[in-house]
Amino acid sequence: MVDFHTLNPEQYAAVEHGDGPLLLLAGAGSGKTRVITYRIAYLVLERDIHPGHILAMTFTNKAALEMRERVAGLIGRKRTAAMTIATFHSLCVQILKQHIDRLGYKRNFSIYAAADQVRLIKDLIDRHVNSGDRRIDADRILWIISDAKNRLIAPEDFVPFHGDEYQLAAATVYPAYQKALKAFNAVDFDDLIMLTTRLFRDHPEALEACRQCYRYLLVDEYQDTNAAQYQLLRQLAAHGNLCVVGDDDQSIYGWRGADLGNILDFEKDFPGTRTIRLEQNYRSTGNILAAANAVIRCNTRRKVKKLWTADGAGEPLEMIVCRDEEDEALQVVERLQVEHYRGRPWKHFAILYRTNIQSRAFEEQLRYLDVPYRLVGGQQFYDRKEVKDAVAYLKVLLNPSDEVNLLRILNYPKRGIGTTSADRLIQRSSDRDCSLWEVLRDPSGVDLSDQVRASLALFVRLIETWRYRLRDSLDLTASVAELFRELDLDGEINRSTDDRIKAERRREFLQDVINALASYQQREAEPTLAGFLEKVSLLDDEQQDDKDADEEDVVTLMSLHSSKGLEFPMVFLVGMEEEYLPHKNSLEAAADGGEATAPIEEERRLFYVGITRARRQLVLTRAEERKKYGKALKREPSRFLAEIPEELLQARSSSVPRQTSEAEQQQQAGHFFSGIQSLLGE
Ligand SMILES: Nc1ncnc2c1ncn2[C@@H]1O[C@H](COP(=O)(O)OP(=O)(O)OP(=O)(O)O)[C@@H](O)[C@H]1O
Ligand SMILES: [Mg+2]
Repeated sequence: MVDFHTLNPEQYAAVEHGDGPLLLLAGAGSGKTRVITYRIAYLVLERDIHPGHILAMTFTNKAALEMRERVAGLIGRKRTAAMTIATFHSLCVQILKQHIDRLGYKRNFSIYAAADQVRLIKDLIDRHVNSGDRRIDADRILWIISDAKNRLIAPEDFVPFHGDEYQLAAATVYPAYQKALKAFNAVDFDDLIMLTTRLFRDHPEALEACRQCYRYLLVDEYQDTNAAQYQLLRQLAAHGNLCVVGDDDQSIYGWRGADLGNILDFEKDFPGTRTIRLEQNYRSTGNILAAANAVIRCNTRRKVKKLWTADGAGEPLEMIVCRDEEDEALQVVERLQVEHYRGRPWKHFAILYRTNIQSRAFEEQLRYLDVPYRLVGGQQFYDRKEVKDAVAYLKVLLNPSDEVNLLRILNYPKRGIGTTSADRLIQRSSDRDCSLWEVLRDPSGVDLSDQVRASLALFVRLIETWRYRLRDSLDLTASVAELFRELDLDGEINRSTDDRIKAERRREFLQDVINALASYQQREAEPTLAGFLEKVSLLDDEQQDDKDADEEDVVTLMSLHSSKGLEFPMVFLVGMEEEYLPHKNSLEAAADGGEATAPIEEERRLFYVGITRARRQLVLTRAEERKKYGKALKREPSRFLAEIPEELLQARSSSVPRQTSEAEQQQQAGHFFSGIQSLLGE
């Protein structure tokens, strides 16, 4: 039996709310995610809703997994297995897999992540835009296209701002890019959502089928939905059984098109909405909460919320001013070691930073002092060259129209098909308006040497044979391992470098692809190559290891953005300096005018998210200077530090081994520290 009495009255009201739109608007740590899991249990246990009719949406794959675990804990695995608990992207993959043929794609479509997209866009820029010395940056074009898609602006509707060179280039590249994707039977991340909304708009029968299936919608982290996701929800939830939970103060994806308006206007867009607020925080101590409240109060565009805790004040927040990045890393790692030797597990600690590059010094220090840690994000496993090469084979085997990946493997491992030959083959495919794969199968009429022609024939035979073998394979892992052996990918890696150690590491990465496939195969009831690739693609900017992170006793390192929704007993917020937090880009955007304070307010929300991840202890650090291109540059303290009431802050606890530099550091800390020192009585 699930004990619904552990919920407070407001939480319970949300859980037992009948049909119709429900908005749960509440601050950090007030139990929003908990309400979602309990509401799911309630729907199934008390209202006899079939689990198959429930759709819960989360922001990351990790959050989806965690939610599934929590729900399973309440109502059992079997019932949980029947529901859809997914991210927007993975939900859309599921929907498109059934219906994408209505949009003129085939069901074995490829999903292009950032690396594939950039490759394609670079190529299109070269073909259509660049001339002479003109060099247009592919990442920026991609960003503009992505932004348009998030706003559901189709290529034909894209209107460039006057004069801007990048806007004009995007106006040329966007339609070409979309056409190429379709020709390759590929979709990018933003397409997943945009195409699904288009499917629903143009094919009411597909929409109706989905509405029949998903009758109860629950959305976590609703404040971060963008226009496209919002449209999708409106289409799916016409029945009104939509429960969204969010916190406008934690909206941190404005740069990806998330629209705070979605939460602020929900009541208008869904008439009859019942709004419930939660005000009790169950996560943090009084001091941490007071700091969070004080900081977020400085934002103007927000719904005012009260947030209180029944918990005591707890320990004061700590502030450590460090010399430079190395010193900062040392102070943090020593600080958490002290706590660890007092008997706390490593997994109690998280180090949070604004940008991923900040992780390097901490990683080095943790490794040096033998502290186990896990880095979330950062250098992506699936972004490594050898991994991408291997995965490209699998993608082509599934979908030979996937031109980007086909070109990637055409001469990998080297088989004598150089760029000139490749260019001629591509030219032919555009002249004849057919896919590159068709040209490879029948290259007659293309100017190629006999040798190239022979090698091409072998390549085509290899792909065709293996397509067939993988389709019928009963043991995917073994088959793929054999494929890699036949291709001699190990040998190719060895030939690519003289450095034995490097080669060995690269071979290990390759082996890890097989390992990942093996664990996928083990987990899945009906493993398929398509299923595996889908998982790989959707992991994009998240953590990829399949180990359950909570099981491992390690320190977590992650960006503030990735920390959303999580909690840790002790949190280190590092790099509390201008240009990190608020980030340089936001400072520049604010200086550019427009809504001048908006970018700064988003940075402040990010700070608020960081503070509210901490349950019992919060340590803030900043460095007096940092090296840039080998030169030490002075750093200014973050403007947000001054927003925390002084009485909540304290220098680091005296139990930490004292460094000779400490007195010096405190002196350097200047005016910000002067008030605090007297408080410390040191
Ligand atoms: N009624 C309650 N009784 C005891 N503990 C609770 C209660 N409600 C929530 N909690 C606990 O408080 C913590 C925060 O809950 P939860 O993660 O659901 O908050 P949230 O509002 O989703 O936070 P965030 O805004 O950071 O996503 C969790 O550890 C949860 O188990
Ligand atoms: Mg939550």
